[in-house]
Amino acid sequence: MMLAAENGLRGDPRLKGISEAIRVVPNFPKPGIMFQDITALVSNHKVFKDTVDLFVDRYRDMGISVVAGVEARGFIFAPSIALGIGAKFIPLRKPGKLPGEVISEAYELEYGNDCLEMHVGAVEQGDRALVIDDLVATGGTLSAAISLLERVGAEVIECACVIGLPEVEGRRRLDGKPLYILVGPRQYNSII
Ligand SMILES: O=P(O)(O)OC[C@H]1O[C@H](OP(=O)(O)OP(=O)(O)O)[C@H](O)[C@@H]1O
Ligand SMILES: Nc1ncnc2[nH]cnc12
Repeated sequence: MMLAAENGLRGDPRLKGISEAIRVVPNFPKPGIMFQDITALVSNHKVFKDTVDLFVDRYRDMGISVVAGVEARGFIFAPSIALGIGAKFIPLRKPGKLPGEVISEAYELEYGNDCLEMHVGAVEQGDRALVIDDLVATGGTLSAAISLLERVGAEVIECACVIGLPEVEGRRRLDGKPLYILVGPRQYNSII
């Protein structure tokens, strides 16, 4: 896992602003989960723009042809990044949402099971892909996204998330694919 602060952005005040805009909600959606809520982050124009800019700056010269966003929270960031770097955006959706012919991959979550689908023909052999989501925990979701893209012959250049939880397993499940994250999880402080 590549942390932005350890890859050229050490001391960048934008990272501190992003981290501070994340709200921790304990026991959501299930007991024991410390939910990292990004709704306040995206309702702050400067922090939201900083987040998109950091990704656009990193990916603009990497020859990325497709930005794949993961439903639902990946959709908040991926289209702006795609527009910023001049790539196509494609949605990876939860089951039964896409109207055309799809391919599917099942995966496990921190709090349940799910499946991602992609339209056949949305991505072509030789496309250079960036996968975007808001957060990586176990890496199960990103692994499913990588599989979908590789099954149709795309090359996954990198996966990127705003927040990375320090689950060791995540790295293994991404099977060595580069993973870039802006910040670690916000710590919950019940006193403030
Ligand atoms: O690394 P993982 O263990 O796979 O977990 C990360 C995924 O979990 C969350 O989505 P969720 O499935 O809760 O769906 P949502 O975006 O529709 O809320 C998050 O937005 C990531 O997509
Ligand atoms: N702790 C967490 N906060 C927000 N989204 C998540 N997805 C999986 N784990 C999560």
